[in-house]
Amino acid sequence: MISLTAQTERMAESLAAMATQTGKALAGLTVMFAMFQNYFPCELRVVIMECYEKFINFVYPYIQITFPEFQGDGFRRSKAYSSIERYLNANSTKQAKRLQAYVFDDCDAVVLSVANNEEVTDEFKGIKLWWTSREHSPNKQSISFWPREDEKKYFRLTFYRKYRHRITAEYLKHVMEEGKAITVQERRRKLCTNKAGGGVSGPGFGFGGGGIWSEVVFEHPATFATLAMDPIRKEKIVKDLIYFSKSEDYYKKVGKAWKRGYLLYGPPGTGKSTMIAAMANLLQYDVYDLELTAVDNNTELRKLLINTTSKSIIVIEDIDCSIDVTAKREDEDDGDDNEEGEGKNPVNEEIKKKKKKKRSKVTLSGLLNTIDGLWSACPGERIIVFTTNHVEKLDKALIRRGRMDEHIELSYCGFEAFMILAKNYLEVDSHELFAKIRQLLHETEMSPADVADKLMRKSDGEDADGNLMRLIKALEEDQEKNKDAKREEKEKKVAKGNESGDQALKQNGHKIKL
Ligand SMILES: Nc1ncnc2c1ncn2[C@@H]1O[C@H](COP(=O)(O)OP(=O)(O)OP(=O)(O)O)[C@@H](O)[C@H]1O
Ligand SMILES: [Mg+2]
Repeated sequence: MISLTAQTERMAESLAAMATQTGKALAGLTVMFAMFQNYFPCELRVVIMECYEKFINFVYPYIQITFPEFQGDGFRRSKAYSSIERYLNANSTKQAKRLQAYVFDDCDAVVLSVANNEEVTDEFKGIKLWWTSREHSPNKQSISFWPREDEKKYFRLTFYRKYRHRITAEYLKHVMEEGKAITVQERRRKLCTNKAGGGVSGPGFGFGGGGIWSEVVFEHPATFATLAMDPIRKEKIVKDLIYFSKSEDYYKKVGKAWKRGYLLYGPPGTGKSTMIAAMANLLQYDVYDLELTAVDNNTELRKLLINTTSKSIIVIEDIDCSIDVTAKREDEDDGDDNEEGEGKNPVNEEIKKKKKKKRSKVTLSGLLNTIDGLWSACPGERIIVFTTNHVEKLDKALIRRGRMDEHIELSYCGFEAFMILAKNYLEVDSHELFAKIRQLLHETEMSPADVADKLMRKSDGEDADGNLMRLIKALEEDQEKNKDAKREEKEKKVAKGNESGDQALKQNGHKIKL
């Protein structure tokens, strides 16, 4: 990195001016050559061309590319400029001596950027490059909402001419991608919900209000590192998610919409919602929490889904409770139609209405059509997640592969999952009580939520031993309860057996006395 003082800055300016003059002269020469080249024989033309190239490279061996802040129309900020800005801020501010600080619209933190006219160097696969941020300020004073025509900010990239192809084909792509990735990482993510009745604009929180979605900032601390489950399964899920997020080209190649469906199922408190938050944090996606019971009809569902943004997870929690997932699809196609008509029994209609009130008016076919239909044509990547406590209740069509690509079971706490919770909550990797806990977890069914509750420190003075003992006590109590329940069940079975035996004896006219 070269930091310029005021004096060297002036020198650089004059050099730049000279370079511009030289550049103009060379451009003139090029035009002249182009005009007269047809007058030379072919062989001579080749020789002249080679000499000309050598001369140009000798006089001015660089290429400069400028990236203006605003696009052609002057109103829209250039995406390339924004990406370069973020890329340089992340990679070059440590080297620069003159910085400027500001806050982006979509993130809270103070961001440092390289000051105007400060030159920083970058290296790409052994090639050295120079970036400068420049601003051309107008002399006249006037007030305008838009950047004035003579008020221009731009980045200038300088590199050796011989690397032209590699820089334009590879380096610039790399800068754009990195800049985009940094933008995604730094922005505040949002959690959107659809309110009852829909159509109500939310507070926006700086995201511009989604119209039919209401938004808040998404801040959930869950990560895959803190999620308690079998590490091998966890790693597979993480790999799968990362692969999906990078597979735009692959999805295009196979002609499939860039969407992926996950079905998370298991008993309450086993980490389904926590996993969704971990997914969102891993991929830096927004979360759309879709409350189906608040959606009036299939048309509104379509509208809601089309209004989701790229890089988002659409979540439908407790799918079995929010839609009639067991009903025959042919019977329910009238979901958003007017149901009133002549010749219908008013009592039955009333019962039907009451039933419908509890569940969404969205039909299963409506949901399936939306997932497969128009919505899948929306650009960008999206993940859709269903959760349920009763996977056996779901219609096969809803969860078939292709719609729900991955079925993930989250179950009661095993020892591997417990180890993660112990590390999270108590910061212990091993303990003499672990052997006992392993055995008890094997014999009982306790959700990670309950285990976490026992391990949670309730006051400052608590040590790991106390928490582990509390867990052991709870597991033993559960074990006893299970034993009692099993005993009762056995007794009931025996009683039933005796009863049927008595009846059989009665029928046969015998009675046995002990
Ligand atoms: N696998 C897990 N790893 C870490 N923490 C967990 C896990 N499962 C549950 N918890 C803890 O228990 C709480 C409840 O879990 P969560 O809401 O994810 O369960 P759920 O499976 O979505 O339950 P429900 O079916 O009732 O919606 C979480 O806030 C978290 O602290
Ligand atoms: Mg949940």
